Amino acid sequence: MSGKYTIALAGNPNSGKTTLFNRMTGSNQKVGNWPGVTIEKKVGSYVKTSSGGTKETVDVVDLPGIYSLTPYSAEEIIARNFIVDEKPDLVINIIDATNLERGLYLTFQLKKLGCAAIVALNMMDEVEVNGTRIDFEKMSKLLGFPVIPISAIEGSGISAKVAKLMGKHTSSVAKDGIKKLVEKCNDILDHSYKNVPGYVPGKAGYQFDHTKFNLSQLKNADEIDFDEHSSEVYDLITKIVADTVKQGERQVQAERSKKIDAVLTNKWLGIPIFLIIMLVVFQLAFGAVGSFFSDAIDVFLNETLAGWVEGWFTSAGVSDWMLDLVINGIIAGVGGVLTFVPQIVILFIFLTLMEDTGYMARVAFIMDRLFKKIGLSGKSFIPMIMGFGCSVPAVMTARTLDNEMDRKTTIMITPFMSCGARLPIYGFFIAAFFAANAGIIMLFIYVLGVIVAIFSAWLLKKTVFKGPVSPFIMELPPYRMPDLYTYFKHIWEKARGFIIRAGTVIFAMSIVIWFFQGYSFSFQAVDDPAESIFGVIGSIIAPIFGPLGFGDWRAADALMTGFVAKEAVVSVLEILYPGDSLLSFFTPEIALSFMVFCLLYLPCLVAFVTIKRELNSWKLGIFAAVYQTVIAYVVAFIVYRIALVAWPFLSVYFTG
Ligand SMILES: Nc1nc2c(ncn2[C@@H]2O[C@H](COP(=O)(O)OP(=O)(O)OP(=O)(O)O)[C@@H](O)[C@H]2O)c(=O)[nH]1
Ligand SMILES: [Mg+2]
Repeated sequence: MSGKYTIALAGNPNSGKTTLFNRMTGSNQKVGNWPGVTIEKKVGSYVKTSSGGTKETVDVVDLPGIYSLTPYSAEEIIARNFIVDEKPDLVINIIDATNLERGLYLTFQLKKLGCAAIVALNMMDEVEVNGTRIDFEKMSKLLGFPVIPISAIEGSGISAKVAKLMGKHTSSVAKDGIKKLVEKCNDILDHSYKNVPGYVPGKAGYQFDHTKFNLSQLKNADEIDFDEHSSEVYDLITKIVADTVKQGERQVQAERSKKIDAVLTNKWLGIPIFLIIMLVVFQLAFGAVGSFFSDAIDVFLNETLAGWVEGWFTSAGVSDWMLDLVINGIIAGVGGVLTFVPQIVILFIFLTLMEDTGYMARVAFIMDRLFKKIGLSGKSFIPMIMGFGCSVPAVMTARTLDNEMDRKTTIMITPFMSCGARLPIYGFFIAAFFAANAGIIMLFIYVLGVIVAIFSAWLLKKTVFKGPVSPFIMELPPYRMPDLYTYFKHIWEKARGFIIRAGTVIFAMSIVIWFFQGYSFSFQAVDDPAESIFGVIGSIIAPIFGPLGFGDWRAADALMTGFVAKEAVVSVLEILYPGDSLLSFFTPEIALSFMVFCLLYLPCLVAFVTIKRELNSWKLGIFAAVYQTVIAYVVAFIVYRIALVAWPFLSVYFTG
């Protein structure tokens, strides 16, 4: 951190810290409507003009959510240590104003610690809709901290405008909340905390002047021991809330959420509804809509661009091998991946929506019933769902699980969830074999991943990671309108990341692949690709995959390169099976078997390194990779054998 001052954001999980952080610093950190989204501290900054007129940088640190300074899980320790050890100049204590009682506990601990803090009462838009009134002045006096009402979500132009269009009440008190909050921060930083009651800057860090602790009006605060007699603190909190809050007649969000949940989390309907939603999403992404855009990109790259390059190279007299490299290596390899940007975008439009509205938290809740039976908590489902995006952050999210055995099990099974990089592989085969039934095939692949994950969890909890079942304590947030600004930015970032990878990693790999399939070990150009470097290596490995149907050297090479990056599988397939030659080797049955193997086999290099790091053991990391590959082999074998028998009957319904 390089700024002159440091402000830390501290508060309960799901209270809106990251939303405020993004707003204050213009960052784009992940926001989601469930507790435990942020698992690492993130630093951003803004520039303030000091009272003397000079510009100074203020670092803002977003922290994982905590309920108290007595942390349990790894990510809570990060937050606690930052506040206690790094001693930020100022803490913004964010409280979900619809849930004051719970939030204020941490405020008291910050008080006890002697932090300079501002209390930001967030979600004021929801409070106002309920008709609840809060006396901020009085609360500020009682707490001895400035109290500022905000609505982190309404700060941005787009969200506020759309909310208005939809007839949503725009919070009046919260309108300039963030502006006021930042002004207050700057003010306190400028005046060395003098106007924070109760705070005295001391030589050894924070000191707390109890004489200025206004709560002494209610109770002698010195005597409160926060950890051992927390019930006393709760008594105080109850008093403060009773003194300053006039509850509205209705709990609008809570009532609405309850109505929606009666259907969506229904014991019998919950899982079928989730499956239908996913089927519709997959059909949109991989069916007509997605392929319309994919085809357009494909035509542009492989016809327009390739034609243009060819014309240009020929007239410029560029050598044949160069032309071959650019068209059959780079454009084929990178283009093969880029073609699937529309699928990625469509999938994330929906997945992110489900996360932001609070539906994903419900899915975890529904899954809990099932998970409990196998000895795992529904909380494990959150990392698993994140695995649909990328295994790397998903595996890290397992840190939110307090139970060590649950955490390890979750890390092991999360890679079975189909990540975005594997998506082009399915898209590739669906376009070739299952175009008319894209949705159902994709649902099959994704659900198979979940089933294998659940089966593995059961197996691992019974054998390697034995341990007690920990109760599911994640509370369900109310359904919320997503913050549109971060929502679209998030989807854009996903697409951008995918495109950048295609332009860097996959670009480089396409050149290597092109070389490996066109040249021999003695670096001589070969006419028959089977004699190339790839041909020789692939032929040695290929027989292993014979029982799965794809004992071809090209498929074997594709799988090997997939260890570096999953997207590369498609690049290899595009380069090694030019034109329609795919059809001379693959059949729908083999395609299915190959897709299943790709779904389950060892994750990419970065994911492997992350798994090893999070498990903190080479032995377990390698065990994970071997386990995943063995499972992939067995399941692909079973699927292939069943497909061989069933396909003649099924193909009547599945015509590509
Ligand atoms: N209605 C409303 N929703 C908000 C407001 N601020 C944040 N949210 C929503 O609350 C949810 C949680 O926001 P986050 O910023 O991820 O919360 P967090 O405190 O960072 O959560 P963790 O990282 O899990 O500790 C998201 O769905 C936000 O869109 C607000 O002022 N009003
Ligand atoms: Mg957060």
